[in-house]
Amino acid sequence: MLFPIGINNPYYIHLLETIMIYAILLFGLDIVVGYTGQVSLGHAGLFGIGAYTAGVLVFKLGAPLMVSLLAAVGVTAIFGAILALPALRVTGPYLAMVTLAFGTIIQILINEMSFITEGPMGIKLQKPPLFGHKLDEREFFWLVAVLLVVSLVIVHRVLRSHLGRAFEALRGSPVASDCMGVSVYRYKVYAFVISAGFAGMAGSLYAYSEQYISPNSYNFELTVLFLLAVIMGGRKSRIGSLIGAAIIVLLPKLLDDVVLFRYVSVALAVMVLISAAVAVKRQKATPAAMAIPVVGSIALAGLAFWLDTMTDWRLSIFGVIMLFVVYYLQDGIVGFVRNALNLRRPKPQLDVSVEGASTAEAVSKAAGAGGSDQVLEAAGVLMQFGGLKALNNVDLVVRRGTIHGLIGPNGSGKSTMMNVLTGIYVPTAGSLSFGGRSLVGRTSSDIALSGIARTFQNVQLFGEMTALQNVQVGLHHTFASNFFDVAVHTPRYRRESASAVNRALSLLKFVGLEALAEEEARNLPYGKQRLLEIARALALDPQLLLLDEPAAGLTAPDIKELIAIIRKIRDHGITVILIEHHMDVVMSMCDTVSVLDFGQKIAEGEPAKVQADEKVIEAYLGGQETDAHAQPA
Ligand SMILES: Nc1ncnc2c1ncn2[C@@H]1O[C@H](COP(=O)(O)OP(=O)(O)OP(=O)(O)O)[C@@H](O)[C@H]1O
Repeated sequence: MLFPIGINNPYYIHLLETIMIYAILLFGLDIVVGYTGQVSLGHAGLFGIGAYTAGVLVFKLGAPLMVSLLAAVGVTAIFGAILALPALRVTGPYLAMVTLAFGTIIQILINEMSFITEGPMGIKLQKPPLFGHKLDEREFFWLVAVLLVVSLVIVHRVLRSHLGRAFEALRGSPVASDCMGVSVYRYKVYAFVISAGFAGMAGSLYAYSEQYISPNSYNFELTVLFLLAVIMGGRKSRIGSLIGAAIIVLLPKLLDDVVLFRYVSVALAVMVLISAAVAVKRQKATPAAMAIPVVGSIALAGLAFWLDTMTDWRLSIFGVIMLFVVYYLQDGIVGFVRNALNLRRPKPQLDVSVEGASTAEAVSKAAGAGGSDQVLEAAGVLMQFGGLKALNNVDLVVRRGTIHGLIGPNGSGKSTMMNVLTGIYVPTAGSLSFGGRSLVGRTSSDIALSGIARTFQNVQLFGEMTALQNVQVGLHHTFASNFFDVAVHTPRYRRESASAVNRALSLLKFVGLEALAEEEARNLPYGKQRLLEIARALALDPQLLLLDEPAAGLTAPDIKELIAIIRKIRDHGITVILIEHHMDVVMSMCDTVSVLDFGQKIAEGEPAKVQADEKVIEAYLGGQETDAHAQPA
C-alpha cells in the first residue's frame, strides 16, 4: 500500500501491480492445483475471458468498474463450470489436454469474434472511474491492493472451511472422500468454478492495468508460467502464490539486465551454499545430493560475469532455473524454507479444548432408532470381473443392532462385497436394499449420506491432514453453509464450524486419539490410523458401519482396545459388518457370521455353529491357509 508513496516511478508501480494481479489468479489456481491436485492448462484462457468481459463491457456499453468487475467474475466462473463439468470426468494427462484445448479455443474465439472483441486489433481502455472519481495510476494500484487483500481473506477462509477440507480430502484419497459423503466430482467442479472466479477478477484488473487487451496475451506460455508460479512458490500456500507471482513477473525483467542479474545470481549462489551446508549438517541431505545445486548455482553466477549481454541466453537460463526448481524444490520455495527451518504448517486455532470434549454425545444414538428389524438385505448378488465371479449369487440379511461377521479365505470376495455395498462397484446382477431403498446404481457419496460408513482394508486416510481434520471431513454433511457463509463468516457458519470441531474432538476421544488431534494422519502409528478411520466413519452418523479387517497389523493390546470400541459402537445402536481374519475377534464379538468361499456363501449362523461347519473347515484348510489366526478352531 505504501509503495507508490515512497516510489514515484510508474514503471515499478505497474510491476508491483502486475504481481498483485497475478497473485489473485494464483490464489485461485492453487485451490485447483495445490489442494485438489488437478492440472489446469486453461487458466490463461480464463484470465483472458475475465479481461475481455471487462474490456468489452467498458468498450461497448461504458460499464462502470463495479459492474465490469462483478460481470468478469461471474462470466469467468460460468466458463469455469462449462470447462469443468465435462473435463473433470477425466484425470491426469487427459485433463491436461482438455484444459489445454479450452485455452486454445478461447484464444482463437477472441481472435475471430471481432464483432464483440475487435479481433487482433485489441481493445483500448482507460483507468476506470470509481464513485464518479477517475482513478489515477496510484489510486488504481491501491484498488488492486485492496482486492488482493479481500481475495486473500476469502481464499484463506474457504480453504480453512469444510469446503477446503473437501478439496484436500479428494486429493488425499478420492475413494475415502466419496465414501465420507464428499462427492469427488462435485467438489472438483466447485474448486474449478471458485478458481475461475478469481481468474476472472484478475483478468479484469489486468485489462484496466494494461489499458489494452489483445488475444495474444492469453497464450499457452502464460498458462505454463501460471502453473510454474504455483509450483515454484509452493503449493497450498498463499505466501507461495505471492512469491510465485513475483518470480514470473520479475524473472524476465531480471534476465534483461545483466548487471542486476550478476548481483542476483551471486546472492542465489550464497543462499544455496548456506542452505546446502545447513541441510548436510542436519543430516537432511547427503553432500553428494547437494553437490549439483551448489555447483550449478555457482556456475550460473560465473556465467553471469562471463557474459556481456544476456539477450541470447535469456531463454536458456530461464529454462535451467525452471529445471532446477522442479528437481530440487518440489515443495516450492515456501516448502523448502519451512523444511530447512523446521517450521510446521500453521495450524488453525481451535476454539474448543480437547479436555472440554465429551464422548457422551460423540456417537449419534439416532442411528439405531426406529426402522425395520433388517438394516440390509442383499439377494442374488453377482459381481463379475471378466470371467471371474468375485461374488456369485450371494444373499445376505443383516439385522439391526448386531455385529455381523463376514469371513472367508483370501480372495473369497469379502472386500468386493464391501465395495458393492458402498457403491464403488455396481453389481452385475442382484438386488441390495438398505433401509427399504435400493443401493444399486447410486453413487458412493449418496450411499454414504444415506447412512453407510466404512473403513478400508488398506487404510485410506487423508495423509496431509491432521487427525482432527480427517474426522471433520466425516462431519462434512453437518454443514449447510455455502461459499458466501464461509467468505463472510456468517453466524450460521461459525456455529456449524464450532460444533464440528467439538464433535470431532469428542469422536477422537471416543477412540482414544484426543492427544493426537493435531498430528498429521500419515505420521500416526498404524494401529492409531485404523482407529482414526473408525472415528472418521462414525462422524457420518451411520446406521451401518462396515469394518474391513480393522485388526489387521495391530498388536495384541491394540486389538483389545479395538474390540472394546466396536462393542461400544454396537451399544450405541449402530449395526456393524465386520470382515476379519482374526478368528478370536470374530468369534468373541459377532452375533451372526456369514462365510464366503470363491464368491459363494457356504455357511451362516451363530459363531460356534459356523466354526464347527464341515464346509467352513474344508474351505480354510483346502485353501492351505497358514495363518494360525485364520483357522476356525
Ligand atoms: N476390480 C477388480 N478387478 C478384477 N478382479 C477383482 C477386482 N476386485 C476384486 N477382484 C477379484 O475378486 C476376488 C475377490 O477379491 P476380494 O478382494 O473381494 O477378496 P477378499 O475376500 O476380500 O480377500 P482378502 O481377504 O485377501 O482381502 C479376487 O480373486 C480378486 O482378485
